Amino acid sequence: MHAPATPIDIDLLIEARWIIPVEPAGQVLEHHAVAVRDGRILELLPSDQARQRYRPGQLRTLGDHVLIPGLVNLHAHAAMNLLRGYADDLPLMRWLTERIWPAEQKHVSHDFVRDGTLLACAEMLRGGVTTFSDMYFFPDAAAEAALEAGMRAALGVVVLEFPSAWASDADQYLSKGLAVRDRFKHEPLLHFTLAPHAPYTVSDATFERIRTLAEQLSLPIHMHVHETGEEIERSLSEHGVRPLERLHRLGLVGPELIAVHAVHLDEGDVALLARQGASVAHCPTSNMKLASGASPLPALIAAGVNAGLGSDGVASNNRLDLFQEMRHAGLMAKLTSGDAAALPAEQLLHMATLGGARALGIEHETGSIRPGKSADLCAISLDEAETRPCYSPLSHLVYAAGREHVTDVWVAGIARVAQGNLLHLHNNELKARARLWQNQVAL
Ligand SMILES: CSC[C@H]1O[C@@H](n2cnc3c(O)ncnc32)[C@H](O)[C@@H]1O
Ligand SMILES: [Zn+2]
Repeated sequence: MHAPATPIDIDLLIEARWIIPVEPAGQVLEHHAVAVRDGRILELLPSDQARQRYRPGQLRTLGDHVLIPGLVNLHAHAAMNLLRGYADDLPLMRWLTERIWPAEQKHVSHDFVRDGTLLACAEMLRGGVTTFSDMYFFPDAAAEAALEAGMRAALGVVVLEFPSAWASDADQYLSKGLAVRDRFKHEPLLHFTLAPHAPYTVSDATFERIRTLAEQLSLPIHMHVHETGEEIERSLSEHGVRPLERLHRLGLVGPELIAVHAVHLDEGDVALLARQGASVAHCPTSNMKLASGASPLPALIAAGVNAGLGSDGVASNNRLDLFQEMRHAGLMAKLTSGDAAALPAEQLLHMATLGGARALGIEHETGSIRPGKSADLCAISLDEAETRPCYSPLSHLVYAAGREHVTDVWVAGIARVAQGNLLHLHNNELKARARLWQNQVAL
């Protein structure tokens, strides 16, 4: 007779009715558990074995829930939560030049970005998002907000050729942004990208500097690309080539590129992105709302391009809701391809998790439920009127459930949402500050 082995002390054991680890593909585990120690996933195993093997400091039993990796919002302008509903029903260039850029020139400051980003973190955490990739002025303020919220963030070193309250020219955008990276680079939850705004706002000379920096510092390049037909026309008339071809000639189309939107692509553009190993950040809601167009996502994926999902800012969405983005991406792909099998639920969940993490170069850290990764996790109740009966948890997760069904969220093993409530951010305080900003912006 063997004496029973002494249970191993761990910080947290999460048992769930269903677990979809995302990696390996195709798995929907039933009655399994995730063991967490020091913020990392130690093991994924059947619940009955977990109870024998581990002695958890905390036990969370999710009887009728599905546990998935925390969602990754691959493209956001978090601080724009303070401009939600400020400019609707306009196409991109009029929206930017007539409404958004003038408002940003007038109001954006360190405090605006801090308060707006905190508001966005509250919305994203409650919706199961544990990582966001941000592009905005004052990335230092966004970093402070992400740390306060306890979220993982990839902060963009933004670059444009026109002045703002954050920086006066491309040199200063780069030097100030890189100083922010130096200040925060040892924070385990913070990551960085180079974030030139778009081909139509950044010069060739600046792109060359960005390419060199991306190589030297091994940073992803996060940029709006091929968002509208107008952008393509303008590049053809000003540079004689399409934007992606121009970027390719400047050496920016490679595995480090995260091409945000990537809507107006011809076959050559798709082949280029695939050949060069670039990723795309698909933002279906923003693309529909600004009437920018529909990305040929099924063709991109068939060509082997890695894809993640982004919300864009709430001034063009108007939610930071990755459940909505999964559903819109799937419906849009089916509609535009005329193929009901285009982008099935598993592919959509992959985009909302591992695809985003891979684009950011942090798939060793997050994006799937795998031993060694950070315990970035999201639980969704499927015991709701909207989700009973349940023949397939994956189907419900993508096509029927929503962020309102998220019950628990952990980032690096720390609970940030429990029973649908934020644990560390104070909703009332965030709302009060949002009201103060509204009074200023509305003046
Ligand atoms: C340099 S900070 C980011 C900059 O981008 C603006 N913006 C927000 N959404 C979009 C979009 O869909 N396309 C292009 N630019 C966008 C935002 O307002 C900031 O000015
Ligand atoms: Zn954007």
